[in-house]
Order: sequence, then C-alpha cells, then structure tokens
Amino acid sequence: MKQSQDPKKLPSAIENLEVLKKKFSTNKPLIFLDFDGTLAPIVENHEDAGMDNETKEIVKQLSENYAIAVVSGRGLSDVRNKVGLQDIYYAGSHGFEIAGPNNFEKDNEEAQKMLPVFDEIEEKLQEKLSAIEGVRFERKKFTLAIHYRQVSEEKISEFHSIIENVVEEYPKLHKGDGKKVVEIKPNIEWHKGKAVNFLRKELSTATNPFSIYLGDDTTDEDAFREMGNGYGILVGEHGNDSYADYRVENITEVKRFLKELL
Ligand SMILES: O=P(O)(O)OC[C@H]1O[C@H](O[C@H]2O[C@H](CO)[C@@H](O)[C@H](O)[C@H]2O)[C@H](O)[C@@H](O)[C@@H]1O
Repeated sequence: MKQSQDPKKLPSAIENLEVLKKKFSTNKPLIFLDFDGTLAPIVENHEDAGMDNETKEIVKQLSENYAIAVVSGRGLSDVRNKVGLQDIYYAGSHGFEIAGPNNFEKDNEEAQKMLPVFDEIEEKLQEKLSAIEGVRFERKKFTLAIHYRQVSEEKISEFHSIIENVVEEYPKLHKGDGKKVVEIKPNIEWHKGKAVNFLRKELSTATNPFSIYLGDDTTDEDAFREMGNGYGILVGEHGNDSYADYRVENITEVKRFLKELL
C-alpha cells in the first residue's frame, strides 16, 4: 500500500526529467490533469480562473499525441468551457460527471438521485450563511462549493461551524475541503481516484495502463493514492502529506514538464 509523505521530500519531476522522459519513451502515458492550481492559477473569484494561451496550446498539442482527461472539482460544463477542447475526456464535479468525445457521458447514478437534496441544502446554507460577508456559492451538478477566500479571518470558524451543523442533518452528504473552499458532496465511495480508474479503462485497452496525474489539492490525493502503474505529480503544496511520486513547484513548472512531453 502506498505511503504518504512530506511533499518537500518528493523528488522534483523537473530535476528528474531525463529519467522520466526515458520512461515515457517506452511507456506512453495516459495524461490526467487537474484544472485549478494545475492548469489555471488560483485567483480570487472562481469565475475568473482560466488557462493562459501558452497552456491552452500545450494541452491542445498534447491531445494530438496522447489520451488526455481533465479531472476537476468544477462542474463538467464549466471545466469543459474553460479548457475548450472537444476531443478529450473530462471528469467534473470531482468525478461524479464524466464526458468525452463522440457524446460519451457517464453521470454517477447514485449521485443523480441526490439532486433534490442538494437543492434543499443549498437553500438552507444560503440563508444561514447570508450574514457572513464574502461567502460565495458555486453549484455544480453533483457537488456544492462554498468559497470563503473573501471571508474575513475572524468569521472563518463561524462559517465552518454553520456548515458542519447543517451537513450533520444530511447523512447522504458529506463535507470535504479544498483551497479556501468547502465542498458538499454525495456521501458515496466515489472521488477523483475512482473516476481516473474508470477513465483508464475507457482510454486504453491495456489492463493497467501507464498513467500520470498532475494535481495540486487534497482532492487530487485520491487520484495519487489510486495510481497503480504510473506517477502522481503534486503541484506546489496543500498543507498535508502527499501520496504523489514527484513534485513540481508551480504552474510554470507544470508547463515546462508538459512541454517536454510534446
Ligand atoms: O479540482 P480542481 O480543478 O482543482 O477544482 C477545485 C476547485 O477549484 C475552484 O476553486 C479553487 O480555485 C478558485 C479559482 O482560482 C479559487 O478562487 C478558490 O478559492 C479555489 O478553491 C473551483 O471554483 C471549485 O469548484 C473546484 O472544486
């Protein structure tokens, strides 16, 4: 079983490029890419996030040579619009909604049944959190993000307590965390790692295809942990230990690494 470790102790993918490129020349990897914090810089408002032209071009060129999937906490249509490529796969809502070329679509069936519960909890939380300035809601199909990047420091513990108390009333849902965001998700054994395993079967006929996954957040750890034949590459840090195999420092290094695959 994989062990997590201090990300600072992970080997740098950039410093080990020659070794990795050698490996990739004999094992063409499937490429899994997280969006926020990996392809697009973290910004104040979630609506404003986007890839720069260089990153767009790199991902486009990679998609001509590799099977690629973007795996995001964002809603499927949102992340698809932001990446803008038609011929690649996407997993949105933390893997609960998956889509790909030729009208391929796969929503998590259990999560589908929970849509009315999401409507209810969203309404309740909107009301209970209305007194806290700076709270931003982002409804995805199967998850609900509540952002607190713009909430003042002294209000943050109240923000978390309100959400915890409400979520406790809903055993079908659970609360996860991200970068200055709380994510309400279906309480189902499904996450980015499971979605990646599903996509590995979709993208390759091999039993255990060689894959790489780049991601920056705690939710990407589910994918790193599930990486069988392949490498997880952590972008920056998220404050906890990591199951990744390598690290890159930031988005600039993500670009540098991906360019080497072209
Ligand atoms: O899985 P990801 O593609 O990394 O998505 C994770 C969440 O990313 C977005 O929120 C984060 O980025 C925002 C824009 O930079 C930032 O303002 C926010 O504080 C971050 O948490 C997105 O809005 C969420 O829906 C995703 O779940």
